Amino acid sequence: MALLTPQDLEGLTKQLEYNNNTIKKATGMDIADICKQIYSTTLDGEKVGIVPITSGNGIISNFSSSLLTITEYFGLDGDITEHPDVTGYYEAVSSDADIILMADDHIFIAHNMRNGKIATNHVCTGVVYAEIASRYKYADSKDILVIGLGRVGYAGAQHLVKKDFDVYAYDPNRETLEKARKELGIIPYDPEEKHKFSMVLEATPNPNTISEGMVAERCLVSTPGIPCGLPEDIGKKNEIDLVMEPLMIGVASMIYAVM
Ligand SMILES: NC(=O)C1=CN([C@@H]2O[C@H](COP(=O)(O)OP(=O)(O)OC[C@H]3O[C@@H](n4cnc5c(N)ncnc54)[C@H](O)[C@@H]3O)[C@@H](O)[C@H]2O)C=CC1
Ligand SMILES: NCCC[C@@H](N)C(=O)NCCCC[C@H](N)C(=O)O
Repeated sequence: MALLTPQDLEGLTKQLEYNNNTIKKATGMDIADICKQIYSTTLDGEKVGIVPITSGNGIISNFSSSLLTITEYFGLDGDITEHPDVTGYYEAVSSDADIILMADDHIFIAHNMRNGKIATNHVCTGVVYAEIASRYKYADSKDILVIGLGRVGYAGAQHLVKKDFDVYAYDPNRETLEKARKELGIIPYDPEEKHKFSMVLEATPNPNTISEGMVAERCLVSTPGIPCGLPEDIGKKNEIDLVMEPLMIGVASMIYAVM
């Protein structure tokens, strides 16, 4: 799995503000409203313990501080533990954290110590970016395209199927595509088709995954994928609203998911 780099996390608050404005313009709602709608939950200044984890590739220098920025942006009482790993977890629980945030190289979780709920970043990211795409005010139909059916894209496609959208999906991994067709009932999309979409969810670790034949004149591209899958020239040529940032929207979704 592709890991975040410190460079990905630079200027996070600016990225969040910019994306929140785009989301408000494109859907009429902000990130907090969208998360409340998805999970029917609200926040109330909860205490969040952020535990750095040294396993695998180890600590990403600005990952925990980025999580702190996010918790504060949503009015929560965030705190990074002095120690990492088990000692840090013990510290967070002993200081009465309501929610614990911690990530190794494979799974990033939010765990609510009060109600026992637990959520993963990849599922919550897929769900929230899918929800954003699905609320596009200028959508021309209920057709929506999902590019990439991995851990994030599969969760997003599943959420869209549950919301009764006509979910088309593409993934070069034939097995992955067939599994999603069988389990979710998605419609396999052929990139050679001339079927243009006004709502696109892109969740791949590759650039230039979105081609001109996929996007309608006016389109919302909602993509957690790093790097961005939308080529610059297509973004300029069409009237495309682009929602893309490396961490914050997914973390907001995790927190609302465990309330
Ligand atoms: N912005 C955020 O908050 C978050 C971003 N991510 C990023 O989202 C991306 C996806 O993450 P995962 O689902 O965990 O990865 P994954 O590796 O589980 O899935 C990626 C999928 O994309 C497919 N793919 C690759 N090239 C493609 C193409 N050209 N067209 C269509 N499908 C293609 C692969 O076959 C694979 O099934 C990664 O870049 C990851 O870093 C992940 C979590 C949160
Ligand atoms: N957008 C969220 C996606 C996260 C995931 N692609 C990742 O980089 N995970 C590694 C996080 C490692 C954190 C590290 N253990 C620390 O605690 O600093």
